[in-house]
Amino acid sequence: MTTTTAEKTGAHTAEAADLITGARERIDALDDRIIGLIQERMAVSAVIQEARITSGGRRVNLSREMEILGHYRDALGKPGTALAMTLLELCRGRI
Ligand SMILES: O=C(O)C(=O)C[C@]1(C(=O)O)C=C[C@@H](O)C=C1
Repeated sequence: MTTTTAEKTGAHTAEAADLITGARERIDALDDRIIGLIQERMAVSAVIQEARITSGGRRVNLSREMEILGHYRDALGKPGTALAMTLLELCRGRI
């Protein structure tokens, strides 16, 4: 059975289906870039954590995490805080 473009997009006109298909391609490309940036952030964060642990310190630096949470909250509101918490978990693991 074949799925029509209209069914895939939920649009009720061909024009809307075309617009949605094009915009979804842009979203997929943006998501690929976001994932790449997150992976880059994880690598940089790992360098910092290793340096701190090797020097005798702890993996986690809570005052810095508060700064980051505030940065995301100021830019994106409450969901920004949740996003920053997820990013921090990806970068330093669960605490
Ligand atoms: O900035 C640091 O000191 C880091 O270790 C990086 C980072 C982060 O990923 O942003 C990770 C763990 C720390 O608890 C705080 C922040």
